[in-house]
Amino acid sequence: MTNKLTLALLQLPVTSDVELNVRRAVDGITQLKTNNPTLELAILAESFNAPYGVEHFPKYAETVPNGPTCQALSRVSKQLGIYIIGGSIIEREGDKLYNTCTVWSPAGKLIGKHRKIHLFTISIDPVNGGGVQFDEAAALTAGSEVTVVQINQQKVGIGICHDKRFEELARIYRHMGCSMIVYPSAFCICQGPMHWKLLQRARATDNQLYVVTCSPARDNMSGYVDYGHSMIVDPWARVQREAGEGCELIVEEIDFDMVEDVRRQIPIYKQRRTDVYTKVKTELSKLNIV
Ligand SMILES: NC(=O)CCC(=O)C(=O)O
Repeated sequence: MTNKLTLALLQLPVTSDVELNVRRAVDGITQLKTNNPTLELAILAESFNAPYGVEHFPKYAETVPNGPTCQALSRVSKQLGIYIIGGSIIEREGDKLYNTCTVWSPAGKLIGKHRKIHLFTISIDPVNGGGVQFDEAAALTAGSEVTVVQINQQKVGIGICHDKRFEELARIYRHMGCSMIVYPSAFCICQGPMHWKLLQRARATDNQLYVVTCSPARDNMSGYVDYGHSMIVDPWARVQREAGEGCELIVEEIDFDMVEDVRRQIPIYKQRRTDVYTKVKTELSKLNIV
């Protein structure tokens, strides 16, 4: 039984025309599958169907799974017989908005729905690389569930962009048996050079699994400039593939045997001193620190 998976990252431009963005994603996946018949999983970026910005969220919100973007992803996954991790869209449910990733099976069924747990609310001073203010929490409600989907034999954890800064979430996915975490992202150009690769390699080192991100292509004229650099980091925390800044379609085979190889050779999971951590956590919680 093969433990390999061929996956694609679609680092596409995003315009204010939702139909165009979704068509580009569908056409891109179709073209990649035609050229690479072994392709099993396609991954899109955070907010791949509409501009990313607090002021845009209410205008572009759709329902899940009956909205037009979800329906297009369902159709193409069924037509081509592949899994799709559908980046994210802004989801409307009642009077609430969420940043939501949908995952589709080769039969076109919704097999996972992840609402971004950690909303991107930051304020970086201009001295630190240009400065950036962003407040997702002003418009969106945070998700409260972790999401694990089954892709072939593998359990895959889902996070969205800022979620990758939180090592507790990645650790939970390892505890749940995941061999890969996928973070559709729209990382900011300001923090990109400092933290993008570092965070992915850190999550891969700590948890000894694949970490995969997919970003929109960079558009320097846009209100929010994406970093690009969609990436596959292997369980040794080596960068296996990295896109540049512009529009780029990556197809890569990954080998899940490497997960067990790393875990056997560097058995940190078994070496954890949970007795010590629990004792200290209990002491800290008495002081209201954790
Ligand atoms: N879309 C996001 O969540 C951006 C996260 C980001 O740039 C960060 O620094 O964190």
